[in-house]
Amino acid sequence: MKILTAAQLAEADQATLKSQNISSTDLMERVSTLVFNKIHERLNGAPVPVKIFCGIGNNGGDGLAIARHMIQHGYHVTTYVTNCSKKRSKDFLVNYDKVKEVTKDWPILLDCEEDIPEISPKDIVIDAIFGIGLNRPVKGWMASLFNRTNDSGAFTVSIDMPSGLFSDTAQPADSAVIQADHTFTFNSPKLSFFLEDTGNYTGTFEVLNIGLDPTFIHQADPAAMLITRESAQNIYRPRKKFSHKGDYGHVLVMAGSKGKIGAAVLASTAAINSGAGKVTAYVPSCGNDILQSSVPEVMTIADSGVDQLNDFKTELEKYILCVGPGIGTSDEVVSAFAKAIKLQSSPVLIDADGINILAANIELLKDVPAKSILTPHDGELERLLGGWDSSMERLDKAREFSMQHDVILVLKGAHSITVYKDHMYINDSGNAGMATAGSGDVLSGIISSFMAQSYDPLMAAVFGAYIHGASGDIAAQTYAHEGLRAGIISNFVGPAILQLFRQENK
Ligand SMILES: NC(=O)C1=CN([C@@H]2O[C@H](COP(=O)(O)OP(=O)(O)OC[C@H]3O[C@@H](n4cnc5c(N)ncnc54)[C@H](OP(=O)(O)O)[C@@H]3O)[C@@H](O)[C@H]2O)[C@@H](O)CC1
Ligand SMILES: Nc1ncnc2c1ncn2[C@@H]1O[C@H](COP(=O)(O)OP(=O)(O)O)[C@@H](O)[C@H]1O
Ligand SMILES: [K+]
Repeated sequence: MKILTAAQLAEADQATLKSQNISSTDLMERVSTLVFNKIHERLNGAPVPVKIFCGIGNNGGDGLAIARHMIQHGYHVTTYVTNCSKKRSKDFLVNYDKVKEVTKDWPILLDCEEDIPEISPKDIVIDAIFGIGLNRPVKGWMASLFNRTNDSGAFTVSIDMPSGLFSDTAQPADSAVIQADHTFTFNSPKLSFFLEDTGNYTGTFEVLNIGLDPTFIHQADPAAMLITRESAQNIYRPRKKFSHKGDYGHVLVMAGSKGKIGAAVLASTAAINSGAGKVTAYVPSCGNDILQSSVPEVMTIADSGVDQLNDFKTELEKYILCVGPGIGTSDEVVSAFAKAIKLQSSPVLIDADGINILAANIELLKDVPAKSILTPHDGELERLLGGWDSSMERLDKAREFSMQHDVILVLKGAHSITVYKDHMYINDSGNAGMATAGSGDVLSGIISSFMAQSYDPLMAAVFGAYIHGASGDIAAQTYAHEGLRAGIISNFVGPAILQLFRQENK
């Protein structure tokens, strides 16, 4: 699914009016009817007090139209207008007049200086103050209104966006935002819904298809792609009947050190569980027997280093290198890492200490083949890029780094984001149970396995992140979030691939 910017959505709006030969008032009616139907389905006529707060732009116009539908259906509605300026939009005014056709209780105009209405925990608040037209931080009286709403305990439903939330630019620290319990958003979710510092404001969210012009949407270059089950289905490549293990590649997992051989076990098990034809673990010699007894399908090469890697020697000719989990960062390890990287001509996967080594020895980046994949968590990313003030800045810096070094970054988190130059792919699978030691090692194994199976590296990263999250989601149905361990996630790769094509109703 495409995630479009506020500017693109405004353009899509105009393209729709033209291609469907409708007025903006018609489109607002379509949108507000959709939202009303959703609310009505849930409230089913319940006599709860509903307070609808409307701004004076088109988000407020949506709010007024929703108010009209609710009043017509007998709901107990009080409508407020945050009447802070005279620049009311045309469709706000049209819908302001239309409310008067269904009730004598005209919308209450708030003067934006003193009167903040009482909001009780028993109220339902509909927030239609600002949508994608927000253009500056929310302060002063409006911020007090937002804080009153947020502190009220009332169930709050936001229209299109929680008011005060910016859709695709950095959220100013001093701007008030409505904390919604649920958000109905139009056409596509907004980028800020997926970022750590802003993603909680929406509560749960639901995307309503408001019938925007499909040609415009098809042609639009998105701010990011949301990777859902459907997107993953399209990336998946089925195996061929007359194929053999040589067709599915060989992953060489260079990982582990004394006390962290588990990282090598987890990454190589995940690689074999995800379909690689062959997997070999390249480990310090203390790890050799551990690997051999814990996962018989995985071959091993013991390095000359006993407790940690100190060299890189292999007779293998063709393989995908997955390097970094649990290797440490001592001088010996750095030289083994540097030697291994220098020998590679096709893209590699670098994780964990591999990233820490690169961050501390940035000159090694020149030996990293183009389109290699780095999978940092935020600690590693900070070492690599320096810090950031907002999630948007984090993305900007990642894009710049990717462009400069021609590498793919998988920024791990609740919604892992794969960044390659100007392109971003936001993962929509996974759960908080996956915040557990070794979960990232499993991801490295999964992604490198798809690289070995000849997925293009960018698609291997995007698909691998999706399958990793989906494995965690299926596993959590049996183990709960708390019971998830990295090794369990890895065992659910098969069910996650099966689920891609399972019929919904089975
Ligand atoms: N294609 C679509 O997606 C469709 C979108 N639709 C709907 O339209 C919505 C977008 O409407 P919109 O463009 O009129 O902007 P909106 O969000 O109402 O805000 C503008 C108002 O806010 C004000 N303002 C801004 N920041 C402020 C601040 N910090 N503090 C104070 N004021 C501030 C700004 O004031 P000004 O800058 O002019 O002084 C102006 O008055 C969209 O979210 C969706 O609900 C559907 O109806 C149809 C299809
Ligand atoms: N709250 C969360 N929701 C979804 N996925 C998560 C969450 N927390 C962590 N993950 C996923 O779990 C993995 C953790 O990786 P990482 O921090 O490198 O673990 P480790 O270093 O222990 O292997 C990443 O793929 C990340 O996206
Ligand atoms: K809103």
